[in-house]
Amino acid sequence: MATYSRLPGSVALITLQNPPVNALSAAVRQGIVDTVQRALKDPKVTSVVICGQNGKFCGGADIREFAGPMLGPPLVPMIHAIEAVDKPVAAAIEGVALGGGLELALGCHYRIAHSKALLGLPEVTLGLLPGAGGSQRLPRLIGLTAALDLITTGRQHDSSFFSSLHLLCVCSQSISSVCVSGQSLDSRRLSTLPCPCPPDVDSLLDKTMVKVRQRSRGALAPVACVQALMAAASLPYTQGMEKERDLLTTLFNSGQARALQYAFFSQRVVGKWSLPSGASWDNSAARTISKAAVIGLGTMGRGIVVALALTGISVVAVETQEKQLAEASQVVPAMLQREAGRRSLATPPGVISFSSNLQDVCEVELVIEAVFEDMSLKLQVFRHLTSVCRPGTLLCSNTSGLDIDRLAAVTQSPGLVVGMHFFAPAHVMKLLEVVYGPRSSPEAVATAMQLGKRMGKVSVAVGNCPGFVGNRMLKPYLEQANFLLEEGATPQQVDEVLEEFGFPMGVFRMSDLSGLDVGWRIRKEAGLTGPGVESTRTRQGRRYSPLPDQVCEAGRLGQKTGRGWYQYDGPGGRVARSDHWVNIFLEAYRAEHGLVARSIAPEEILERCLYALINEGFNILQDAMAAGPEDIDAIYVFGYGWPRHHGGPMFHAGQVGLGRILERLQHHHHNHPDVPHLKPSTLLRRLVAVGSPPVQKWREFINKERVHSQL
Ligand SMILES: CCCCCCCCCCCCC/C=C/C(=O)SCCNC(=O)CCNC(=O)[C@H](O)C(C)(C)COP(=O)(O)OP(=O)(O)OC[C@H]1O[C@@H](n2cnc3c(N)ncnc32)[C@H](O)[C@@H]1OP(=O)(O)O
Repeated sequence: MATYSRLPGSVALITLQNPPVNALSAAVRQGIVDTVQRALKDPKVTSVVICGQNGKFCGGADIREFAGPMLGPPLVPMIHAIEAVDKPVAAAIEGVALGGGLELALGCHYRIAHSKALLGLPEVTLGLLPGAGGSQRLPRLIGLTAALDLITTGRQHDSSFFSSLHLLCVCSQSISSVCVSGQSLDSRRLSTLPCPCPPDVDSLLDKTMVKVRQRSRGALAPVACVQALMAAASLPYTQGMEKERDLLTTLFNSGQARALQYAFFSQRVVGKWSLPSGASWDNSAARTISKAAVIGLGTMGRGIVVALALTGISVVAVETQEKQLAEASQVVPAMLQREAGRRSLATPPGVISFSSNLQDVCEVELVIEAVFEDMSLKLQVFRHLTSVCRPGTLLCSNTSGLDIDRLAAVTQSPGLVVGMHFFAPAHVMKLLEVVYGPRSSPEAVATAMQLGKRMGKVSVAVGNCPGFVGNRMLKPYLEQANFLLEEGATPQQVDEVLEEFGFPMGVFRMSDLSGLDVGWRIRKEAGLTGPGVESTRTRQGRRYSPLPDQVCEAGRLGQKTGRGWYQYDGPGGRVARSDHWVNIFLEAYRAEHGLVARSIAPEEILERCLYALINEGFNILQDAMAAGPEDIDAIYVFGYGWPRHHGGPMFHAGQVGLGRILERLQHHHHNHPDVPHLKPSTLLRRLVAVGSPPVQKWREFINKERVHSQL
C-alpha cells in the first residue's frame, strides 16, 4: 500500500509500504494511484514527494506477482499519469530504486537520492526489459550510449554515478526549492524529450547488438533490450512504448523469463537452509569469525586466503613446502590487491601472515584445510589440527568430494567439522558447498554458511556423499561425454552442442581447463585405473571408458601441458584448437575395441549428457543430500556454468517435461543397460506417476513421500 501525509506547508508525502523492499505489488500501485489523486485534489498541496518506507525507495515490480494474473492498476499508465500531472512530483530515493522502482522515479519530474542509494534497471537479469517506460525514458535522460550499457547489463550503481549522468537533481536544489520555484514542468517530462544519440548511432547499435548476442549465449532479454533502445533512438515516444510493450509481452511469455525469475528466488531459498535433523537457518546460531587459517597454499588455498582477507578476517596462511610458501607469499598479496581494486575497496582490509608451521594456527577460530585431494594426507592434517588448535575451533575441509565424516572421526570434536567446498578461483567464484556430515553440529553448519555469505558467496548446505552435489552430478555427465566419443563423436561436436545450449564451455574444453589429471587421480584412488587394473571397457561391473586415462598417459593433461582434448599454443595456452592427434587416437581406440563410429545427432548428445546429470539430481534429492531442487539449481548456475536462462538442471527438467525426461532416459538405458546412471531414478518415476507437479512443489512431495517411506 501507500500512505499519504501532508508535511508542514504545501508538500504531500506519499510513502510506499510493502516490506521488505516496497515492491510495486497491486496494493502498492493502487495506493499510489489513490494518493496521487488525493494530492491533486487538495488545493493546499503544491508539490508531491514519493518515498519508500524503512529507508528503501522501491525494489521494482513485485516479481512474485509475475507467476499469476496481473491484478490492480497497471504500471505503465500509472507512471504516465504521474508524469502528466501539473504539480511537481519528486522521487526521494533511499536504499534502492531498481527496475520498476527506478522507472517510477523516471516518471517523476525530479529525483533526489541518498549518496548510498543503489539504482539500476536489472530487469534483464529476470529475462525482461524495463517495460514500464524505462527503455524509452532512460535514454532520453542520460543518452543512448549510457542507457545501452545500463539496460543490457542490468548493472546497479550508486547515486554519484547517476548524478554524473544527470539522472538525479543536483543536491543543492532541495525538494522544497523545487516545489516553490514555479518552474514549468514541460522540460521535466522525459517522454517529451528527444533521445540524445551519438553521430554514429547505427554503428553503435550494430556493434552493441553483436556484442550482446555473443555475451548472452542464447538469452533473449539482452537482445530485446537492444531492440527497445533502437526504438527509443529512432521512433517517437508513443511508438517506442508500443515496441517496448510488444517485446515485453514476448519475453514475459518465454520460458527464459520464468527460468530467470526462478533462479532469482532459488538464490534466496538456499540461504534458508535446513538439515534432515531439523536444524535450520532460523534455529541455529552462527559464530562470528574474525581469525582464520588456511592450510595448503596451492591454487585453491591462495584463493581462499584472498576471499577471507577481503571480508576483513585476519588469516594465517600455512604451507609446509618452502618453495610453495615463498611463491604464495609473493602472489597472494598481489591477488588481494587486484581483487580489492576490482571491488573498489580502497585498501585490502584483511591481514595475512604466512607460516610454514602448523603450530601457528593455535589461536584462530576456524581453519580451512586446502591440501592436495588425498584422504591419507587430509587425515594426517586433521589429526594434527585437533591437537594444536584451541578446543572449540571449527575445522573445515575444502575437499571436493571426500568423506567429511572420516575427517571428523579423527578429531576430538567431530561436531565442529564441516566441508567448505570452494570453486576455483575461490576469491572469484560465487558458489560454496557447505557439507555437513552426520555429526556436524548446527552451529558449525550455520557458521560456515554465514562465513560464505560474508564472502559474498551463494552458500548451499549439502549432505556428505561422494562428490557432494555438484561433482556427483558431473560424473554421469562426463561419463556420457566419453561414451559419445567411443561411439563416434568428436570433442568439438560434443562441446558445440553444449555451448549452443548455453554453457560457457563444453565438457572437454572445461576438462582441459581444470586439468585432466584431477579426474585421473580420483579414478586411480577409486581403483578404476592404474597399474594392475585390466584395460577393459567394463570395470566394477559397469561400462567404463578408459579414454580419458589414455589421454593422460600420453602426457596430455589439458591447458597446463598445452595438449589435452584440444591443442593450445603452449603450456598455459587458452585458445583451444582441434587436434589431429585426438582424431587419430579415437580412430585407433575404436578399432582396437571393435567399435564402429556412427553419426550422432546433436539431440542425442544433449539428451545423454544433460539427462544423465539431471537423473543424478533426482537421486540426490531422493537421498536427501540436497534439501530441494533449488539447492541443486543454485549449485549448477553459480558453480558449473549452467545457463541461468535455463534455470538450473532440475528446473530445466520441469520445463522439458518430467514425462519426456523419463521416457528418454528409459530409451537410452534400454540401449545402454550397462550404464546405471541412465536408469531413471525412483523419485523421477514417482513424480511422473503423480502428474509431474511443478518444481516448486517437489520439496513438499519428497518430504511427504519420505514420511510414507515411498522413497
Ligand atoms: C503476458 C504479457 C504481459 C505483459 C505486460 C505485463 C506487465 C507487467 C508489468 C511488467 C513491468 C515490467 C517492468 C518492471 C520490471 C521489474 O521491476 S522486475 C523487478 C526488478 N527489480 C529487481 O530485480 C530487484 C530484485 N531485488 C534485489 O535485487 C534485492 O532483493 C534487493 C532489492 C537489492 C535487496 O537485497 P537484499 O537486501 O540482499 O535482500 P534480498 O534477500 O535480496 O531480498 C529480501 C526479500 O525481498 C524479496 N524481493 C526482493 N525484490 C523483490 C521484488 N522486486 N519483488 C518481490 N520480492 C522481492 C526477496 O525475494 C526476499 O524475499 P524473502 O527471501 O522471502 O525474504
